[in-house]
Amino acid sequence: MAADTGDSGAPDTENLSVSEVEELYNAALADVQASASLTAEQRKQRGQRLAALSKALRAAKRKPPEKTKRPEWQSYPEPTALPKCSDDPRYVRSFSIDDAQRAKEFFERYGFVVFNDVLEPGECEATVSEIWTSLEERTPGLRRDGPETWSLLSSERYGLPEEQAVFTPQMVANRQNPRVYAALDAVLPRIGHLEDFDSPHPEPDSVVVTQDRWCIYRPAADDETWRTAENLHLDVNPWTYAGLKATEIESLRYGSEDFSDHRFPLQDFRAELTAVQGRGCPTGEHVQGVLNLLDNLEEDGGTRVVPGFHRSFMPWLESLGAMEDNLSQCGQHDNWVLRRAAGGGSFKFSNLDPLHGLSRRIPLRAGSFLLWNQLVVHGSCANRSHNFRMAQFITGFRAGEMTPGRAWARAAAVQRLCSGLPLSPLAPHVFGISEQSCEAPRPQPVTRGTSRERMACDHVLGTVPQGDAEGLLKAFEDFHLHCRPLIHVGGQKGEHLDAAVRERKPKRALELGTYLGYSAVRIARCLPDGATLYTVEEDAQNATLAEASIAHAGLSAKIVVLLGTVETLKPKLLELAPFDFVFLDHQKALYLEEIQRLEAWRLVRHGTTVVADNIGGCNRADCRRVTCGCAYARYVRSSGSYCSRFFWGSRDGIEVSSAIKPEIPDHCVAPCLRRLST
Ligand SMILES: C[S@@+](CC[C@H](N)C(=O)[O-])C[C@H]1O[C@@H](n2cnc3c(N)ncnc32)[C@H](O)[C@@H]1O
Repeated sequence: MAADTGDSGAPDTENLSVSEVEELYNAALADVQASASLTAEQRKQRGQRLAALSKALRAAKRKPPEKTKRPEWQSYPEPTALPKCSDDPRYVRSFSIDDAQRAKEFFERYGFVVFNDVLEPGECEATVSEIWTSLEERTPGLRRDGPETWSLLSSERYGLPEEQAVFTPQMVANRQNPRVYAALDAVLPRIGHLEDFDSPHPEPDSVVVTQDRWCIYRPAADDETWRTAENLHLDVNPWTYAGLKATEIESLRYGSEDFSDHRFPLQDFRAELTAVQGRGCPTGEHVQGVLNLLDNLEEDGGTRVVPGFHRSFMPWLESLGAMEDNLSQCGQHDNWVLRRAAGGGSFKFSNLDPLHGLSRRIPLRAGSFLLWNQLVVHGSCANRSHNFRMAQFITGFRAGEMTPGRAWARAAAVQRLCSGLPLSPLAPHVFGISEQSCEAPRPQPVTRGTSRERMACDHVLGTVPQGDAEGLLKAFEDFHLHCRPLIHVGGQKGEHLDAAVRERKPKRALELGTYLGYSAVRIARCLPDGATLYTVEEDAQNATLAEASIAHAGLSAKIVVLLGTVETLKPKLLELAPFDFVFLDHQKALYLEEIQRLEAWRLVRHGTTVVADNIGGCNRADCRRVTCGCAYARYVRSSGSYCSRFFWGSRDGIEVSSAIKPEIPDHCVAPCLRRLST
């Protein structure tokens, strides 16, 4: 035990454990309690000592728990120096597709391998362009060639899109690329002949590609908030993999009948990776991969792996004990399993785990394909450079792993999701579909940009009972979350929209940007009796889909869909004016011009509540600075014509502003906004 400095001085407890400080404290307490016969000075000294120890004890308890050596650390692999590429040591050794035998040896030893020149430059470029197009479609104001707009992107979700799998033309083409196929085929364990093999895939050893997504890391050299979170994990429930817990992987049906089984296909494409149960194959059953699209050096951020972990997997799992003892992160040193659908899960490592020191970043050239055994711990490092990182994830397994029920349902779902996209001769192997199998009741190819909207409405109208407005809102939200992203206002900001409508109680409301009718239904269900919402949509297809949603919600009597823009509909809108509630949700870049036009035409007057979506500027969860707003936000916040409040959603916010121009009586202004204006 550490020395203390005497009866009256503060003891030195800096290097003592909590229990040692506690012992000193208890002794000092006993001294104080037994000090009745001492002088006043002696009692004072003992009191001071007790107070100092009480403070020291509180401080010791606040210290992070001491690291104890954990049994599982014993099974971690030895630190590994990876062989470098002979002509450029910034990269690890990589292999050509023709060098499959040596690539497989490397893969078996280290648990990962890099194949070079898998995608050609043109294919990388087309994939990058497709990712930008998706981002621009879902992020109003974003331009790939406008660095000043990149702040609109988010670094949440590790740079991944919201949907669980992406079906855009080049991504689908890459999944059927012969060099991608050859790389997966080179490292996956073979199954060989299977009696009674009943499958849409030609052979048990056909390589099935999982339907995955892409990721983008922004150049984060100068802005830490653009960095994605760093992590290490396994994309499998280790106990399920080892057969210690049940898997329901063979019950997956990938929403095979137009989502009528209430499961979305994309959820099941994730579950087929995380709910794998091993067949005792030492090299693992699934291979995960990153198809790299831009040259990616150490500082550009990206994938890291723990070489050799696949060989440590079983001893490591045994040292963890029961799954039930690993269900949550109680202390900051704890690793834990996150359980997912169908008995699957992923295993997360604490940021303090020494395994981080054994992980190695794998820089990759554009067009390279990094593959790792599913049993290899992996994760990502953040970007710290001036370059983007962009990649497509592709993982694979052998068709013979699936029972017929799963295999046929899966192929049907892939066929639907790939409808209208070109199929290569490898499509029967990778997807279980071919041009011939698609010929029968194949859906008409849909024009780009509209398919997800149609799919969303088909799903909503097919699953929600007629007249159930709340159910309809929830179904759109579920589709957005689990199937394809939509650009509706969403539930979180929607609640603020509801509150603004209920507070203003408008007789006549106007919406710019109907889309599929989600916000129109939200607004209309909050309107007082006899009130009407006029909603303006310039896209004819969206307007038609919205009318169907609105009718299905039973709100056609309260909502009028107008096809056009404010400008083309001017005479009609002038007839209807004034509006006491306006929702702007068409194009953020037009908001300022639009509100000033509405003011000039007297469609917006004193007392009109104007709500605008997608406000907040930076579009980042950690940026809630209202001053970060756009020209529109600056106008409503500082022109003096409005009283304005801002509500944060998850990626951006909603602005609720009440017009307070003097010529209209003040009683029209919503009460809470009147308070704000004083
Ligand atoms: C973000 S979405 C609207 C979402 C909808 N308010 C919701 O939350 O459900 C934008 C819609 O505005 C439409 N749009 C774009 N520019 C427009 C304009 N100038 N006038 C009317 N609609 C427009 C688009 O076609 C798209 O359907």
